[in-house]
Amino acid sequence: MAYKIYIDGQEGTTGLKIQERFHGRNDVEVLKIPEEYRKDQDARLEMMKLSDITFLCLPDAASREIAGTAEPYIRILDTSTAHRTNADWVYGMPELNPDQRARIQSSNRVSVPGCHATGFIMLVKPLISLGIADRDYPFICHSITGYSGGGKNMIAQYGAANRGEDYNSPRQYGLPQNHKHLAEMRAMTEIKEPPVFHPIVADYYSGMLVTVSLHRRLLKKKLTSEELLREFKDYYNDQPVIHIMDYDYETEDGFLPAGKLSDSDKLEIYILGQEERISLIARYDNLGKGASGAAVQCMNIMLGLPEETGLQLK
Ligand SMILES: NC(=O)C1=CN([C@@H]2O[C@H](COP(=O)(O)OP(=O)(O)OC[C@H]3O[C@@H](n4cnc5c(N)ncnc54)[C@H](OP(=O)(O)O)[C@@H]3O)[C@@H](O)[C@H]2O)C=CC1
Ligand SMILES: CC(=O)N[C@@H](CCC(=O)OP(=O)(O)O)C(=O)O
Repeated sequence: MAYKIYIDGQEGTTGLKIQERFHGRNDVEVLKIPEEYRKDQDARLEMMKLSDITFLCLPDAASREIAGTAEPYIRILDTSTAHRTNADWVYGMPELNPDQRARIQSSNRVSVPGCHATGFIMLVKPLISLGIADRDYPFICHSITGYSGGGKNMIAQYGAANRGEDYNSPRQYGLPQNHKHLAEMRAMTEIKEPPVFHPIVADYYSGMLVTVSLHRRLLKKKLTSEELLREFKDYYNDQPVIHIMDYDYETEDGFLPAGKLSDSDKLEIYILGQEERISLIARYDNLGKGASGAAVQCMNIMLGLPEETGLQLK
């Protein structure tokens, strides 16, 4: 018998990408709400009751509203920012801690990590857990993303025939240091202060590069980039979605394109730089490990299935 899945926000960017990952799977049946009831609270709650898992692919306020009304037995995976640092919800990053998979599997309320936050946490958590950096290390992070990260509205803005010139070049935002992912970045890594964070959106559809800058002399354990690479390989050794990469400057031509993993669900980590100044870099798809791929990975765990089922990991 197939698991019944309801996607609230099924016509949105993240909702559609979740459905794509179910193509060819006969263990999953997607429940469809009639178009005219797509925003009807009672009809949506009925669909949630019929489901084994409900995905919320909604703006934050709509997620809060429906999750606040749903009965506790309904199993919810929320892709929005609304519940990520809420103690009643489990953070949907299986790689976060040794017991995180078990917590995800047994919970009825799982919050999928933010796209920028995913890369930052994947890069910084090992530094803190392994005692390589102190919790008060002054982290700086910049993150470049494709415009699908901004959902339907931003996709329409970038696709508009009469769009302004500003859209032609990368645009930095979050300038007052108030980005909505800062809270989860701090909470999940247990660092004292959130990073100075520079998100940048650019004129390509999807894919991300998240970079954390390190000064070796400020680390507690003064490891070189080669030593850090070995530590990261050990740390993420058993993780099917995380790949710690060797980088060849000659074959790669010295570049790291942000869109290379578009349509993939894996996350690559690079550790580059020189003796003193080191870059930790995560590359993935904002719609893959940054949203829909991560959501499906969590769903698999909640249902007791192999976590990579239906994911694109090549
Ligand atoms: N895009 C990305 O890369 C990522 C997105 N997220 C998060 O995932 C969530 C969904 O984002 P995304 O898919 O990009 O957004 P979209 O704007 O593409 O889609 C949101 C969907 O929700 C629907 N919706 C809005 N309000 C309601 C409501 N009250 N009741 C029912 N449906 C409603 C919209 O309907 P309509 O079609 O009528 O507008 C739309 O289909 C957001 O919280 C976002 O921040 C997280 C990580 C990455
Ligand atoms: C390009 C762009 O605008 N991206 C969004 C991130 C989308 C996302 O991850 O939002 P959630 O917190 O809901 O997961 C932003 O930075 O606000």
